[in-house]
Amino acid sequence: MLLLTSLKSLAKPATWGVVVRTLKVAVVGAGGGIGQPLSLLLRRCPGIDELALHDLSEMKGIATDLSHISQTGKVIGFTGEKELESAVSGADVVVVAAGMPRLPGMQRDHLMAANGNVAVKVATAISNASPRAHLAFITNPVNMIVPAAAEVLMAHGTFDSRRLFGITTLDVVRSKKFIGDSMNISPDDVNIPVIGGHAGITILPLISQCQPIYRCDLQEIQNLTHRIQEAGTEVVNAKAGKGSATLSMAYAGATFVNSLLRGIAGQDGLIECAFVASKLTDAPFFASPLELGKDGIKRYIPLPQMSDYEKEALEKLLPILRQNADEGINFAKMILSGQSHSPIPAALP
Ligand SMILES: NC(=O)c1ccc[n+]([C@@H]2O[C@H](COP(=O)([O-])OP(=O)(O)OC[C@H]3O[C@@H](n4cnc5c(N)ncnc54)[C@H](O)[C@@H]3O)[C@@H](O)[C@H]2O)c1
Ligand SMILES: O=C(O)C[C@H](O)C(=O)O
Repeated sequence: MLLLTSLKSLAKPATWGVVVRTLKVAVVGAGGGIGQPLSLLLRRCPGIDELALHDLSEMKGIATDLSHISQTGKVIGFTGEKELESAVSGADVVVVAAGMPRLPGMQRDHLMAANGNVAVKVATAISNASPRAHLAFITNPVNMIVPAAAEVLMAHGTFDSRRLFGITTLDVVRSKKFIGDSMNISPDDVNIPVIGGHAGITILPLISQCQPIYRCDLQEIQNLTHRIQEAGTEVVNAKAGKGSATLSMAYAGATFVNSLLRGIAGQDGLIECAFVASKLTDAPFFASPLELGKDGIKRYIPLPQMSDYEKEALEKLLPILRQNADEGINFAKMILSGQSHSPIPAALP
């Protein structure tokens, strides 16, 4: 019953009510395909007193543009590695959309060599300038980036498992949309937990837990699960070499950050799925529904009773998540020990 009540508020779309505390949010990678629309949506988020926009590319123009929107709070641009610590300094939330997107034919794992350094640099900057910030990564591969960041935070003595997230909200957003359309109801009225990770078969929508109940046969469940797992690839292929999901990700990212901010501001009953350090399974990092509060994760919602199909799928994905975590941690250890990591081959896939 408690789980059902919790799931009802799962990944509801961002509703912009009153948040009392003033907060600083930093977006790293704010000049990119996700970063720009995400920053725009965050301008509608009440309670943000300061929006710090950081990118390797010049941010002055984008920051000035967004600062003219008739909302309270200031928008400040920060450019280049040297300004990263100033950008995140004193931030309540740092959301990271920096790094390369996939090209057709690539798996998300292929991005680690190119994007792993983003995890290391941001986690180092947070440790130095804003150790109490809530840190949320959009950057792929999420399944490796989050463990890598955790390792760096641990090395600096600043790791707090309640405050580190991989954003998997897009998997929930997609599940709500595909199921809503299939049931001929509003996607907003669909509530479904998506657990596991954020790549291929590690994405596991628990269709058996969908509210309202989704009645269909096993074949349909398999097809729908596969569509949700491969939705990112559907966008990558449709964009044909021009990147991956940006606008739907900005929507999902703003939804997650809005819930995080509401939790920090003291609102109760906020449930979002995210990829976090977890003891729910034997994978050290795992996505599941979480109750958010003043210090980030307030409560891990226990996994529900699953269908046989979902139990089998969970058993298959856990070894992948364990391996991904090891790879992320080893990447961070290598960088921390001063060894260089071989760069991504230019011609991937
Ligand atoms: N979690 C998810 O569900 C999800 C969904 C979509 C995309 N993504 C991932 O998000 C990332 C960004 O995608 P995009 O389409 O916005 O890419 P993009 O290339 O359009 O933008 C990336 C931005 O990051 C900046 N950047 C790169 N390295 C940086 C650094 N060290 N510091 C600051 N800024 C840096 C770039 O200058 C660029 O502006 C990719 O890794 C993509 O795979 C994740
Ligand atoms: O598919 C990608 O590479 C981007 C993102 O992870 C997504 O799910 O859309």
